[in-house]
Order: sequence, then structure tokens, then C-alpha cells
Amino acid sequence: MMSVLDFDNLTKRYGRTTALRELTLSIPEGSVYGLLGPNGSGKTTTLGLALGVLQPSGGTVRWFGAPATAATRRRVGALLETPNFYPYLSARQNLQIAADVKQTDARSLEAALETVGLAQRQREPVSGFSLGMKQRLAIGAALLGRPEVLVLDEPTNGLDPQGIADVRALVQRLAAEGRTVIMASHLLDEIEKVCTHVAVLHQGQLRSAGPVAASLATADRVVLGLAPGTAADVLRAALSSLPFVQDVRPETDGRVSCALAIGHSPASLNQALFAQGLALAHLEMRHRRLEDQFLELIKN
Ligand SMILES: Nc1ncnc2c1ncn2[C@@H]1O[C@H](COP(=O)(O)OP(=O)(O)OP(=O)(O)O)[C@@H](O)[C@H]1O
Repeated sequence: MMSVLDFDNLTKRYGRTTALRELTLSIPEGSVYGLLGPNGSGKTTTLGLALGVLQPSGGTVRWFGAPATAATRRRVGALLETPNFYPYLSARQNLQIAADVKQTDARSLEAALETVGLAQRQREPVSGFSLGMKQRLAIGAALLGRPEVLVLDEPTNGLDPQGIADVRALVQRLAAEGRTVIMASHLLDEIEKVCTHVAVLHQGQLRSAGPVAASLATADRVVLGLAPGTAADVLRAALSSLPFVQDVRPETDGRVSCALAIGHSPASLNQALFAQGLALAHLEMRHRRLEDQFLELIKN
């Protein structure tokens, strides 16, 4: 897959604070790429560097395989903070002002209103809009000029549940139409629902990157127990000898938990232990809370 954006050893320092440290990352074309991290982890800095709003202290940014130019910038739409719309003007009039500034054609304005679901209400003044509608209008402004890539910083921040659902559905629609979307979020749950790929940032450093399924799906654990009276050490030793078993840990009541490598099921684990002469009295899947998985990712 072609990449639309490549960071190579990207670093940003503010005085003694290193906001981003040697980030190397490629964003594949057609992906919905989430930048995940707690507050202050460097997400906004990364997006600012990508868009040329900030200058790097070191490293490079390449768009579509080359250093950014005015022409490549026109292929990218961005929403870093919600713009202040004129409240007494209609949605359409507000977008028209943005379109005039960007010098984009009228048809792209129609398409943007349609895509963000505001075509029916385009004549209404923005003062009567919910925060969610204003955010969709802001995304509409970023869509003027039909960019291939959309960059969004925390697009659901501050919205009510309906607004959050609408903006997430919109991001998925944008992706379905073939655009690449790069979005920052501090919500693991949001990344899991919306994104195809995720890069986890913590204190300005990349902790993990790749397809969401591969990054998050292996985190479930299996909890095992032998018949009462059997030493947990026997089970731990047996588990440690199996190549597809990872991260063996003692639990309460003499039980032991472990994670399985991708493609291995609890059933195949049970079979492998039985082949070693161990009969399980207890086998349970434990789905860890998403927050726990995330905390673990940034801890390691
Ligand atoms: N203009 C600045 N001057 C000094 N330090 C800054 C500046 N901008 C960001 N920082 C610092 O850089 C680090 C990364 O900030 P950044 O805004 O990129 O994080 P973030 O992950 O986007 O967090 P948030 O979600 O809170 O915006 C933080 O420690 C922040 O305090």
C-alpha cells in the first residue's frame, strides 16, 4: 500500500521540553489512522508538524512521497481546532466565506454540505446549531476543495453522545468514500471503533504502531486452574514450555493466567496441556478493560 504521509526521525523541542522524539511512522493510503495518547503525549504537535504549522527541530515530513509544497497542501484538509463561525450567518454562508478564502469551486461546497449531512439545514443560522452540528460544519469546511486526506485533532472532544456518534459516523463515511483520515484522540474506545490503524504516543515517544486489530486484539487473557491440590508451578512450567503462550502470571487460588499468540485458541491450549498429562479444572477467558490495555501499552 502506498503511504500518503511519512515521518522520519521527527523531533520537536520547546526549550527543554521534548514534545516529540524521533518519530518514524508511515500513514498508508486509505487508512483511518488514529494517534492515541494521553494529554500532553505529542499528538497535536505531530499533526502541527505534518501540516507545516510547526517547524521540526529535527527529522522530515513527506507528503505523497515528497517534501510538502503548496500543491501537496491542497490535497490535505485539516481541522486542528473548531473555527469560530459567524453565528448569525447560515451554514452555507459560513462555508461560502471559507470557500472564497480557499478559492475552491461552488460544487465542492455543495458536496461538502451533502457529505457532512447539513444540506437540508444549510439555510439556517449557525447560532441554532448544536455543538455536534458545528463540528460537522467545521469538517465540511475542511472538505472544501475535495482533499484526499483529512487531518482531525480530537474531532469529538466536548460533544454530547449524539454529536459523538454523528462525527464518528461521518469519519467512517469519509473513509468509505476513499479518503485517508488521520485523527488524534485520547480515547482508546474511539480509536477502536473508528480507526483501521493506530499509533500510540506517550511522553512524545511512539510506543506501538500498526493495524488496530493487531495492536489491540491480542490482549485478552486466559485464566487456567488444575484440580485442587495440584501445584501451580506444574501448570506454570507447562505453559512456559509452549511457544504460543505469552506472559504467564500467577493469579489467586493457585490459578495462572496467560496470553495467546494470534491464531491460537483456548481450545488448542487445552489440547496442548492435556498432551502433557495436565487436565484443567478451570478455563476462563478474561476480556480486559480497554483502558487497562491502553495503560499497559503506555507503561511498557
Ligand atoms: N508552544 C509550546 N510551548 C511549550 N511547550 C509546548 C508547546 N506546545 C506543546 N508543548 C508541550 O509539548 C508536549 C506535547 O504537547 P501536545 O499538545 O502535542 O500533546 P497532545 O498529546 O496533543 O495533548 P493534548 O491532547 O492535551 O493537546 C506537552 O508537554 C506540552 O506541554
